[in-house]
Amino acid sequence: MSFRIQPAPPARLNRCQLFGPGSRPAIFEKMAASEADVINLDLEDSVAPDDKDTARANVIAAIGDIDWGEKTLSVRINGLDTPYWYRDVVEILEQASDRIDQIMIPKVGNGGDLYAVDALVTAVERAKGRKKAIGFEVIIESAAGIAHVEEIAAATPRLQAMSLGAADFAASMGMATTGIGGTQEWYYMHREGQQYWSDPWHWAQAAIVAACRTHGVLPVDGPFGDFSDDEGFRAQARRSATLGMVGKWAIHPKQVALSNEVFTPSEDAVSEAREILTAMEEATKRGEGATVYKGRLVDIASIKQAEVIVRQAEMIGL
Ligand SMILES: CC(C)(COP(=O)(O)OP(=O)(O)OC[C@H]1O[C@@H](n2cnc3c(N)ncnc32)[C@H](O)[C@@H]1OP(=O)(O)O)[C@@H](O)C(=O)NCCC(=O)NCCSC(=O)C[C@H](O)C(=O)O
Ligand SMILES: [Mg+2]
Repeated sequence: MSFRIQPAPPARLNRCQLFGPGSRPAIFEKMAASEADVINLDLEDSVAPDDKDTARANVIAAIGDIDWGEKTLSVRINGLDTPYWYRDVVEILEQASDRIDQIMIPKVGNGGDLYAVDALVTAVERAKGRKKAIGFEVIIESAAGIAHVEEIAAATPRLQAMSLGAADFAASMGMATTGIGGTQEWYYMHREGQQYWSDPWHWAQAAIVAACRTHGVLPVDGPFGDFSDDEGFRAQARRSATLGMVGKWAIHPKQVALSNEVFTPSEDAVSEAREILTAMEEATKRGEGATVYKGRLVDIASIKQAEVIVRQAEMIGL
C-alpha cells in the first residue's frame, strides 16, 4: 500500500497497433484505412539493411502525405545497438511533419537507453522549434529489458506505451521455440497421462503490466506470428486483456478485427459494470461499503474494477 495515487495512463485507445515495413509504401494507405487505433511504420526488423535509407525517406514522406485520421502515428526506429538509430531520430524530427505522435524504441535494456534517446530528441525538437513533443513507446524484448522493466517504465515522461516483443524476447532468453507468442508445445504440465498447457509469456506480461500501471504507461501485447491462426490469436489476446494489457499488435491486417474484438468490452460487460456502479451507489447511500450483486460480493474495490470497463467504453463511445 502506498499513499501515492496510481497515475492514469494516457487516455487514448490502443486496442490494436498495425505494423507495416517502411520499405513497403504500397500498403501505407491500406494501413491508414484500417480500424487500428495505432499505426507503426517500421524502420527496424522488417526492413532489410540495404533498404534502411529508402524506408526512412518513405516514412518521412508518408507521415505528412497520408491522411492518418484520428490514429496514433508511430515510427519504430532501429535499436540503439545499430548504426541507424540516431539518423532515424534526427531525420524524422528534422524532416517529418508534426503529424507523427510517437517513436517506438525497440530492444530497450535499461532506463539509460531512454535517457539517451530523450536527450537527442529534445535537442532536435529545440533546434527545429517543434511545437508538439514526441511521445515514446518501447518494446521489452530482451533479458535486460525485463530485468529493468520498472526502471524503464519510470525513465521519461515521454513514455506512453510498452509492448512485449515475443520473438526477440524468446531469442534473448534462449527459449526453446521459434514461435512468436501463443501456446508453446513443450510448456506443459503432465498429470495422469494428460498434458495441460501453460503460458510461458505470462510472467513477462505480468511484470510489464505492473511496471506500466505503477508509472502511468499503457501495457500492450506484441506480435502473434501465425496470422492464419485466428483462435490462437484470440486466446493470446484474451489472456493479455485479462492480465491488464490494453491492446495487441497486428502483423497482418486480418488481425486488426480480432484485436479490436478482444480489447473492446462487450455490451454485457459494460452493462454489468454500470449496474455494479449503481448497486454500489445505492449501498453507499445506505451507509454500506459492501453489497450483493447477482449473488456475489461487490465492494469499494468493485467500483474501481467497474470503472476500468466503463472508462474504456466511454473512450470508445459505447
Ligand atoms: C506478413 C506480411 C509480409 C504479409 O504480406 P502479404 O503477403 O502482402 O499478405 P496478404 O497477401 O495476405 O495481404 C492481403 C492484403 O493486405 C495488404 N497488407 C498486407 N500487409 C499489410 C499491412 N501490414 N497493413 C495493411 N495492409 C497490408 C496486402 O497489400 C493485401 O492487399 P490487397 O492486395 O489490396 O488485398 C505483411 O502483412 C507484413 O509485412 N506485415 C508486417 C510485418 C512487420 O511489420 N513486422 C514487424 C513487426 S513484428 C516484429 O518486429 C517482432 C517483434 O519485434 C518481436 O521481437 O517480437
Ligand atoms: Mg523485435
